[in-house]
Amino acid sequence: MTKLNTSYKDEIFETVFENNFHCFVVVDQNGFITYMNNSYCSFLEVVKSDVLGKHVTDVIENSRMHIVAQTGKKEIADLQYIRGNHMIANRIPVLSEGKVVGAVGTVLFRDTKEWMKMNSHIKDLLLELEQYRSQLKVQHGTTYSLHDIAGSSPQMNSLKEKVKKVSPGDVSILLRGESGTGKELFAHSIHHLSERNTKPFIKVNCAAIPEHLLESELFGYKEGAFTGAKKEGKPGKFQLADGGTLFLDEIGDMPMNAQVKILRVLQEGEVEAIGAVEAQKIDVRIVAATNQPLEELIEKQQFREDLFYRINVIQLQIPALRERPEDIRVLAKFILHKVTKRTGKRIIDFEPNVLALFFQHKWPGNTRELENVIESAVHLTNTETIKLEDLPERFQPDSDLMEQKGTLKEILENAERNAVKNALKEAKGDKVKVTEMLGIGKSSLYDKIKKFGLE
Ligand SMILES: Nc1ncnc2c1ncn2[C@@H]1O[C@H](COP(=O)(O)OP(=O)(O)OP(=O)(O)O)[C@@H](O)[C@H]1O
Repeated sequence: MTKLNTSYKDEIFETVFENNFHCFVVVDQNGFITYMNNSYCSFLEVVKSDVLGKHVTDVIENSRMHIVAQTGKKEIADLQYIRGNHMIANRIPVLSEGKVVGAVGTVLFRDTKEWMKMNSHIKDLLLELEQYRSQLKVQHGTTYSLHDIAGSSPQMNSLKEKVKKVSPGDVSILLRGESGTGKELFAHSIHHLSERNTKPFIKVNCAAIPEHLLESELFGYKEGAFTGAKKEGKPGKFQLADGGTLFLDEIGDMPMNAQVKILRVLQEGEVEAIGAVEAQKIDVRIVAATNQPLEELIEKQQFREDLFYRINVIQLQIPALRERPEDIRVLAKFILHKVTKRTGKRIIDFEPNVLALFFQHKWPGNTRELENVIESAVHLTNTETIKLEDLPERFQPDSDLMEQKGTLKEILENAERNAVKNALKEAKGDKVKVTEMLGIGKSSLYDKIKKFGLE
């Protein structure tokens, strides 16, 4: 340890201990006061010579100094109620030759008014920051940045590191991962971290635009380009994203003829609106996302290989939730906090058996499914913790199953039948969803539906 090497030692200690802003107290290992500065004495309205040698609990209300002097465990920023005020107390053990010989205590704010002033100042600043953030989001079309992506599993950490590396610069990025893994969140974050973050972020959902509208949506049109067109014309998504990022979501679902046109724009760096006389120079960075096996689509000639190479310069794979169980607890709490903040309902935690069930579940719908489960539980619960019975039906233990009699084969078949039946009911007959929920293939699902006579 560095020793204080100066001839003004006493003056320095005097300045540190006797300043007007801090209250100091020192106790020995049995909790008897050996020092108290003037500031603390005048706050407590005691005379220094009277308190020296007294037990700290006889002088300071709710003191824990004697405990810290015993345990040797420091207590930082503890709220202590003294003389009608909430104070912020720090209690630090003093060690000599490895043994606890006493403790030093400080009180930072001598009354709540000072503290409230500071607190409200910080609150004001945070509010202002929040307003600037949301303004920025509205202006540039992105809602999320990397700090909105919860998860600290090794996979997520290394993914976030990669994102930080590749986001600056203009390289095209392909985000891959199952539905609900957070691809859009990553696309937003990439834009946020890029030099284009003051320019627009424009999303195109390639699966949602009808084929006959794709061209006008992507490239826009000039006035009077076709009947039914807006008089003043309309800019396309490429023009809107000029200087910024164009996020091509669900790119695997893009029709072939649109793929050709997009490729041309990317190669030539110019777009031609419908009815335009001249092409317009365009500078966009492409971030694309898909949960489709693009390589297989290329083999089946449903996706263009040249477009694949164009968008697949850097590929980021977002792992499914079941591959990173370490993230489930963090995500569940993060989502609970988000939902309660939005709904204003006070729910603090999950019962341990709920979290245990979350760990067992396969999460075919990934974080989106977890979000839905928590959102519905928040609405259903009327206590401060989420319990098993607040979860959707598919999470409920099957009490019938417990009481069933018969051979093992019969019991298992019955359980299988119920699982398929319940999933079909919950997915309102959407078989693709059911295959995701149950983690089985399409043909296996059809076999089971037939076998159990479920349709
Ligand atoms: N790591 C995460 N932290 C916090 N929220 C997350 C995370 N991952 C996903 N989410 C949330 O889950 C939902 C689904 O995420 P997102 O829409 O980005 O998934 P996606 O992979 O793009 O899905 P799809 O392929 O179906 O479009 C969103 O509401 C998002 O906020």
